Amino acid sequence: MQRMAEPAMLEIRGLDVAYGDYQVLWDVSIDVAAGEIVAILGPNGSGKSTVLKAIIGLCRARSGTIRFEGNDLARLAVHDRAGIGIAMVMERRRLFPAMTVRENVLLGAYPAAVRHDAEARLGWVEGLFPILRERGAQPAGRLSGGEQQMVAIARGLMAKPRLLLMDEPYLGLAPKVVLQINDIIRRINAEGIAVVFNEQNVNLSFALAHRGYLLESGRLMLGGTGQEMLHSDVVRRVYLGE
Ligand SMILES: Nc1ncnc2c1ncn2[C@@H]1O[C@H](COP(=O)(O)OP(=O)(O)OP(=O)(O)O)[C@@H](O)[C@H]1O
Repeated sequence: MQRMAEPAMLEIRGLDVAYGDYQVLWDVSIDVAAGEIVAILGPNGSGKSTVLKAIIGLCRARSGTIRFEGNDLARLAVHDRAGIGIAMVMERRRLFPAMTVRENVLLGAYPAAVRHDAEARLGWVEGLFPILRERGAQPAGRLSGGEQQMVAIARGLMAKPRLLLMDEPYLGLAPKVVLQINDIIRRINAEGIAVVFNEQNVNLSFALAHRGYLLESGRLMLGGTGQEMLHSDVVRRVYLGE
């Protein structure tokens, strides 16, 4: 499962992020190659979500650079980042519960670059997630947590991303549903889409990810493959206090 021989699609270098005076990321550097699945690991509050938010532009870098396919993202607003091939599935899905499943999914086709073929794109995501066709006319709020996660992923895919960011995709899901979501993410990845996701649980992460990075208190402690991370003393110390 080892990857990352080719040049990085996403290249984060020396990233510092602060909320006001409170700095939460310190000198973080991460690479993601095209077509990779990468996990960002770490305990509560270690800064995992902040890394994803910085990539999509929901929080600003105090210093450091984020490049996507060679473009410096600091120059681009959030809505323009979707247009260049990055989409994010937010933590807790963030669907509009009173709107139908179909309406929620179509909202993902807002970037100008993809708006014109939203219907064709919808056909493609419905092929990946049959539930969108079966339950398309129902209010999204009536679906189970796992089904809502599928709708949220489908909405992200409407923007034709080459990089999909997923903030805690397993949050609140039963083990069986986790397996279903993993299967879907593998299928998405098989279409050539790189995926970066956050998760606290190391074993769960490497059931899916090719590589991972470990954050502790906003600093990058380690990067490596599942085998390297699962056998690492650093991981054991951070998680188990050994
Ligand atoms: N909008 C904000 N304003 C101020 N502080 C924030 C904000 N968002 C996050 N933080 C703080 O930044 C730190 C990192 O948060 P972040 O959500 O990135 O961590 P995380 O590793 O994703 O945590 P979790 O697993 O609990 O979601 C935490 O101490 C958090 O309280």
